[in-house]
Amino acid sequence: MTYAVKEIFYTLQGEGVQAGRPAVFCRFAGCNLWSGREEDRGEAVCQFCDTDFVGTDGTGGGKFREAEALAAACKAEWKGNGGTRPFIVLTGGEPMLQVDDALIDALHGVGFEIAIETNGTLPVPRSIDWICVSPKAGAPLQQRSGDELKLVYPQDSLRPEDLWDLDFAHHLLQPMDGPHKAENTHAVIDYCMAHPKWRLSVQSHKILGLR
Ligand SMILES: C[S@@+](CC[C@H](N)C(=O)[O-])C[C@H]1O[C@@H](n2cnc3c(N)ncnc32)[C@H](O)[C@@H]1O
Ligand SMILES: Nc1nc2[nH]cc(C(=O)O)c2c(=O)[nH]1
Ligand code: SF4
Ligand SMILES: [Mg+2]
Repeated sequence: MTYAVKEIFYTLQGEGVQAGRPAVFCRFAGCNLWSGREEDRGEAVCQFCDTDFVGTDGTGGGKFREAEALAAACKAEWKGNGGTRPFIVLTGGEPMLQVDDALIDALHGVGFEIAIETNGTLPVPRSIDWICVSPKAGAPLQQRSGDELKLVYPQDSLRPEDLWDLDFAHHLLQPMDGPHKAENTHAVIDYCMAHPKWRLSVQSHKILGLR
């Protein structure tokens, strides 16, 4: 298996229940819900993506032929000096197009606690320590359990009420970034206050100027 990685970087997790936690991010290239090309956005299943995941040209990006080589490159980005377990977030693009048991074992082997950000269209091995699923309208949901359900809001034809039967420990609504971010944020605040099973997820890295 060759892994195509857009970028690897060290920052704080900006979103969700683990917001504020130092983490290495490994962003895989490619997604099954959008090509990543602007000219295709209007035809894509997922049209609101805020991320460049095309190619392997970002900082620390590249093609890695061995799981151990990718795990070592990720570990080299961890700047914490003891006291807690190194933490990595696998994202993309859609990481489950590429993450396999060999990579999970290699990342555990260099000491990482592993989190994933996934659109939930592919099953996620439970050997991953923290599973965050962010479902997309029009994309059949396979991964229906995990640690964190993070719905970007609002999405036509995918309401929070439609997700009540899923098995997640935490339920978050994340305002859709784009031209209507301010009104989407107010809509999330109103929804959470009326339905307190749900919590607001702010994309804090964007406010703080972090990656
Ligand atoms: C870029 S995606 C990569 C992981 C995976 N493909 C997914 O969609 O979960 C990382 C996170 O950013 C969220 N996201 C993407 N575009 C967004 C936007 N315009 N506003 C708010 N969140 C967004 C996704 O829903 C997901 O939770
Ligand atoms: N700081 C920071 N936190 C994040 N949480 C999820 C992200 C993602 O793009 O998957 C992300 C990201 O790109 N940066
Ligand atoms: S599924 Fe995730 S990576 Fe793919 S286009 Fe949507 S938000 Fe972006
Ligand atoms: Mg992001």
